[in-house]
Amino acid sequence: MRILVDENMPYARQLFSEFGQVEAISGRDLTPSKLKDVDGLMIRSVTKVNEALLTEANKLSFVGSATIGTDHVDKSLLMSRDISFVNAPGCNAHSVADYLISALFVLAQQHQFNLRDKTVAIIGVGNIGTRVIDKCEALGINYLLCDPFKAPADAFRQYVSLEEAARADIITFHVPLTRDGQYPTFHMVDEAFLSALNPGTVLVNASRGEVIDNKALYHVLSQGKQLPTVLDVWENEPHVMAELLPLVELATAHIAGYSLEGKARGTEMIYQAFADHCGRRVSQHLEDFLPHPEIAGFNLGQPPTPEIVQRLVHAVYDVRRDDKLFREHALAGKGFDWLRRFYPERRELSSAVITGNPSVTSLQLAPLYQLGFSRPD
Ligand SMILES: NC(=O)c1ccc[n+]([C@@H]2O[C@H](COP(=O)([O-])OP(=O)(O)OC[C@H]3O[C@@H](n4cnc5c(N)ncnc54)[C@H](O)[C@@H]3O)[C@@H](O)[C@H]2O)c1
Ligand SMILES: O=C(O)[C@H](O)[C@H](O)COP(=O)(O)O
Repeated sequence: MRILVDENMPYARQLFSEFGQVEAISGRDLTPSKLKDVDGLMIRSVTKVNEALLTEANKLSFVGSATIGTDHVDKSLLMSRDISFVNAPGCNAHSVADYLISALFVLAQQHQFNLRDKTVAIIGVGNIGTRVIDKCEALGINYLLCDPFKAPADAFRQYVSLEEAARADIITFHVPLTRDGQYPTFHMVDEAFLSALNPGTVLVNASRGEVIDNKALYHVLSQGKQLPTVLDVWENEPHVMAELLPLVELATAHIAGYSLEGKARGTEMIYQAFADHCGRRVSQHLEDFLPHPEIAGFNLGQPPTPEIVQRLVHAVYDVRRDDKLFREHALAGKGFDWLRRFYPERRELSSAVITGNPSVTSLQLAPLYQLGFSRPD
């Protein structure tokens, strides 16, 4: 059996070798001829799976994408050709929610506001949005939910319209990229949306670049409207709109989901699906591969104050590291893709175990666990 795996997929060679011959490829540069006589193709979001790519795919029976998003894959085409498709729902949801919290702490510091006085509108309440809810609750931040697909069937939560959500202090997008239907997300943030926002509204996009019309954003920001903006995703990646970069407060190379756990979980999920597809039992597990984190945990000598919580989060992941690298490298040559290919190891909050000395009660530590840190065994 011949299997192609994206070179940016941790542990893929070890896992997929048990099924046959594995070749690592650059997902962005995959050409149709590479797919001749290939049985399984394991990709990430940079590989567009369409008619053109599959012209020489004479044996392909399985495509696995180690990602949450699936907008890069023509699923009906795969179905029509009897090629199984599997992605990795939720694999890096914790990572994206960690990214958001790390970014909000930075903005709160820069703009001298208290997150507890702010309301966050969560647009898209799926795997990531739900984890963002947990983190907001852990930090005592108010939130509004906007998800027209979830709202009708969810008796436990209240939802607002996008117009109401737009009046929140902070708006964070966790939607898939869609172009059809009643609530498409392509350019859901356009010039009209941006113009209607209160000055000072914080915008965060860690979903897909095309959710925000980047030209409209540039236009509104360059006219001087204050909208502190965090962009992890960009229209036309890897080609970032250069003029927009200086106007954005935090800028990163589509790495919100790039914790080692998030990427490796994606690989493991499609490995398991491929084993199923082949009628085999899995013999390897992610926990056998993940290294011990550099920061294994913290022992608190006092109850966690907001400042301590922020320091703990930034000790595990500080988005300013990635923002700095982005500004130095993203616009040059293959900079955007290299920042992703050679992404420095980053762990999820869950990799750090929090304990306290006897003066710290478990009740005082509970919000840290809800935020994503781990409890001792
Ligand atoms: N930046 C990154 O590294 C990164 C990592 C993972 C995922 N993502 C992106 O984030 C998206 C969301 O991930 P998820 O795991 O939460 O997906 P999910 O499918 O679990 O949830 C998405 C939610 O968005 C809702 N939604 C769809 N259209 C909407 C609209 N017009 N308005 C409001 N809500 C809408 C859906 O009903 C669903 O509940 C993915 O599709 C992917 O594109 C980005
Ligand atoms: O949808 C996702 O899971 C992420 O956006 C995706 O994983 C980003 O990383 P890439 O697949 O582009 O390497």
